[in-house]
Amino acid sequence: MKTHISGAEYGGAFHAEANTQMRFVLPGELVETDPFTILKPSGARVAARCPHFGACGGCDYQHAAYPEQVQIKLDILRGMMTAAGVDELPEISVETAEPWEYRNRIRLRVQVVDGVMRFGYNQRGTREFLPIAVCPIASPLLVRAAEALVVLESPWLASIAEVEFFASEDALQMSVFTRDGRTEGFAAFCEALQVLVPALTGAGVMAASAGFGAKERATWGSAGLVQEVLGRRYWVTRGGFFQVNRLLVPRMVELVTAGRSGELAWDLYAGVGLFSRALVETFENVVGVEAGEPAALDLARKQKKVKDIQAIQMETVEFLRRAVPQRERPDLIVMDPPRAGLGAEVCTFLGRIGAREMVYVSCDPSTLARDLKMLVDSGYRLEQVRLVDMFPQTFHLETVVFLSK
Ligand SMILES: C[S@@+](CC[C@H](N)C(=O)[O-])C[C@H]1O[C@@H](n2cnc3c(N)ncnc32)[C@H](O)[C@@H]1O
Repeated sequence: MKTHISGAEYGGAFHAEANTQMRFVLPGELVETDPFTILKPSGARVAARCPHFGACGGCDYQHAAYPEQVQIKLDILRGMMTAAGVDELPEISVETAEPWEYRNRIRLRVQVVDGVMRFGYNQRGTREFLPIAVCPIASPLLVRAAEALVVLESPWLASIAEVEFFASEDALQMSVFTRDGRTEGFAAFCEALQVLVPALTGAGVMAASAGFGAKERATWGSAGLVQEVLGRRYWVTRGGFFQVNRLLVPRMVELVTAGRSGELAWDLYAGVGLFSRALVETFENVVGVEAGEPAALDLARKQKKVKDIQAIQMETVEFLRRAVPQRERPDLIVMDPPRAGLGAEVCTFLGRIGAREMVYVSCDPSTLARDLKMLVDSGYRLEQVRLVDMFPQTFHLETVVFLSK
């Protein structure tokens, strides 16, 4: 059957005729579905850089030239905002950087294939193991570390189910998830890897079955590393959150904080204080609210020396429930929630607070659109919307929205 491709939707799929969806096609293309053949390719179609593209669950858009990827995301974002009833949408501007080698963190599976130890990801849409040789969206140090790991002659390799590497420009941290909870000999294993990858400064081990945020069973070296952004040094614990696109973080900090000043700023969902640390240079007082460990501890520990940042470990909704009756009214509220977004309760509190300016950093356009509808209905104006392409080659979409009241 022949079908025309008309547009894209959030999640990596594209609209074909008869209400069907297809992957790895592009708007404007004519496609034969069985067997899959592109009859009329889009002018934006390119050869994928990665040999694993398609089979690997990671990337969605390598078959599109980079400007087309950005256009696809713009159309998706605009469509989702309109569908959620967000009216008077300003023009959406775009921030991009080099679209390859940008990730500072990768999590890999480790498995024996045909008698050889390999690292890899999940195959697209399954839990099947896909051995990989390259990952062109990852910082080269991360791939070098994985290559070094699988050639180590160590009984440890048989224990490892997954490994996560997290890098700064010159340091590397490793989290190992084992099949059997093994801990003995971990230090010797890390030292052997450090010989091959001198950037390795610390590592921890936990059982693969342990849930998110589980305590490490053994550790080696330092517990985290320093990420430097615009001359500011942030301490980030191995498992702690840090923005994943190393090439766009400085621009993101500038966008959110530059040119803003006043008496009081709140940085909700503050993480390690990426924005708080910049805001404290131009605001009299800054409150950073962060629920999770270890990010909250990193924020508190490192901010102690910085005047006027008040680090609070609490859920945002709890913080607002206490702040609203006290009639606190910050000049600026920055909020950068996880994918779940703000939710109705937080939006209601923000409506009552009526901050002069708000900056909403979002990694999920569906929850963003839902929240913006509520914020606009409570009297905030949309001043600017920016697509900051933190996740090139994938469908993931980061947006920064500026609001005022
Ligand atoms: C997307 S990250 C942003 C962190 C920081 N703004 C940055 O750019 O590095 C979201 C942060 O919100 C924290 N978090 C998740 N749910 C929260 C909640 N209900 N209240 C406060 N913080 C929360 C997470 O631990 C994480 O550090």
